Amino acid sequence: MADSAQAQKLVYLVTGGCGFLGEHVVRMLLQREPRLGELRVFDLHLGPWLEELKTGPVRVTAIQGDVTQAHEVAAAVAGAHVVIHTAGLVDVFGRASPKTIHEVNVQGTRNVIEACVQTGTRFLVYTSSMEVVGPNTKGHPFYRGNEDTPYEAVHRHPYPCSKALAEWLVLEANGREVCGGLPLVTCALRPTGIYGEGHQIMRDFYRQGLRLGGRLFRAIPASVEHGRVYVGNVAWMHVLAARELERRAARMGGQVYFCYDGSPYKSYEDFNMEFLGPCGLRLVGTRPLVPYWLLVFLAALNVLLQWLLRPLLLYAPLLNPYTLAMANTTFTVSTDKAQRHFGYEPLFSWEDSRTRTILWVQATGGSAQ
Ligand SMILES: NC(=O)c1ccc[n+]([C@@H]2O[C@H](COP(=O)([O-])OP(=O)(O)OC[C@H]3O[C@@H](n4cnc5c(N)ncnc54)[C@H](O)[C@@H]3O)[C@@H](O)[C@H]2O)c1
Ligand SMILES: CC(C)[C@@H](O)CC[C@@H](C)[C@H]1CC[C@H]2[C@@H]3[C@H](O)C=C4C[C@@H](O)CC[C@]4(C)[C@H]3CC[C@]12C
Repeated sequence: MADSAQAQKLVYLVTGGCGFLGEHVVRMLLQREPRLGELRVFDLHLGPWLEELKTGPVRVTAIQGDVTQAHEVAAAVAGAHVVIHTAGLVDVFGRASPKTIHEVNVQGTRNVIEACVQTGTRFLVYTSSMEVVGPNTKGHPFYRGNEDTPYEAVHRHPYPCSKALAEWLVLEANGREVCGGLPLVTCALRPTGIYGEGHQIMRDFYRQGLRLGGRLFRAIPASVEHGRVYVGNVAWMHVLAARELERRAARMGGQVYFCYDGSPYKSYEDFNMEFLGPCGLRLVGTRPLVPYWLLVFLAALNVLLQWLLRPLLLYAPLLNPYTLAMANTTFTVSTDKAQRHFGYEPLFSWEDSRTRTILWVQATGGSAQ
């Protein structure tokens, strides 16, 4: 990709390009990547909105495919200069089996890496997650930590285990020779809890509040801080990392970067109320209204019910032992590594991120969209 931006038009591939984050990455590339000649959007489920993108100057190629199928991935990667790999099964609610989570998140990532090596694609940005680090199974807080903060990353849940292994595979692949004899350059970005337009969990909380007469009931102490990051800034970090990966290969190759911006540190529930409050909801209680032991019991009961009902229907509530532990464990990051390594600065201020998210929640009105 060494030619000048004006001379060479590049081919980008975004896996998971129709997902919550993926769609923002796709749109951000079209808006802010001048070298883009073709944008390939690879996803198991293609969104109808892709059609509107095909009228612009950049060739947008929608590819319906499965990252667990190596041949489909290889066909999509062939000829691409850059791959942004966001596709993944984001499941902490027991909807998918551990096997399926592993197949998608780990084997799917292996397939992307091998496709890059076999077809000669040299630049790979992987969407990892904060959960590669924590919270760990011991509930140790991670308070304003960075990429170098010592922390005992111990996981049992299939999702964080899969993200940790996939990230390791990506970083381990850095420097491998690809077809054509040049080295593969990889990096991994670790978003904390992403919020913004298209965040389905936020929409679920909004709908839950509407069903409860405009109220949500505090279940988590306000003192438990959760790092959150706006989806537009996460998308921008992906675009910038992909752009700078060639020029700064020696520094960025094999590195991990937390995704961060100016979003405030708050409890998960209080942070959500930054958006749900202006949409008419009220968080009842300055302290948890339910004793923790009862939440633990209800979370365990949900696991039992999910298991009993599975032959009949998928029962996958928000509350389970893993989500309760996550919600109850402080995990916040404070870092500038992405700024130091490739000049990242958030594109959207907190105020702008908040306004955009509020407008989206209001527009969905709790609808299924
Ligand atoms: N949402 C968050 O808070 C968050 C935080 C940190 C990291 N992440 C990571 O960001 C990435 C995107 O997450 P998201 O929140 O946008 O989830 P999402 O479910 O909205 O998007 C994932 C996309 O991947 C696609 N996909 C799933 N399985 C596939 C397969 N087998 N083949 C091809 N495509 C497949 C889905 O169809 C979907 O469009 C994931 O890798 C996730 O681990 C998300
Ligand atoms: C029912 C209550 C206890 C309620 O407060 C539960 C909230 C719970 C659903 C969320 C609390 C923390 C969230 C996770 C966190 O934001 C980071 C994540 C990493 C990302 O890779 C995927 C999403 C998630 C696991 C996110 C999921 C929802 C929470 C567990």
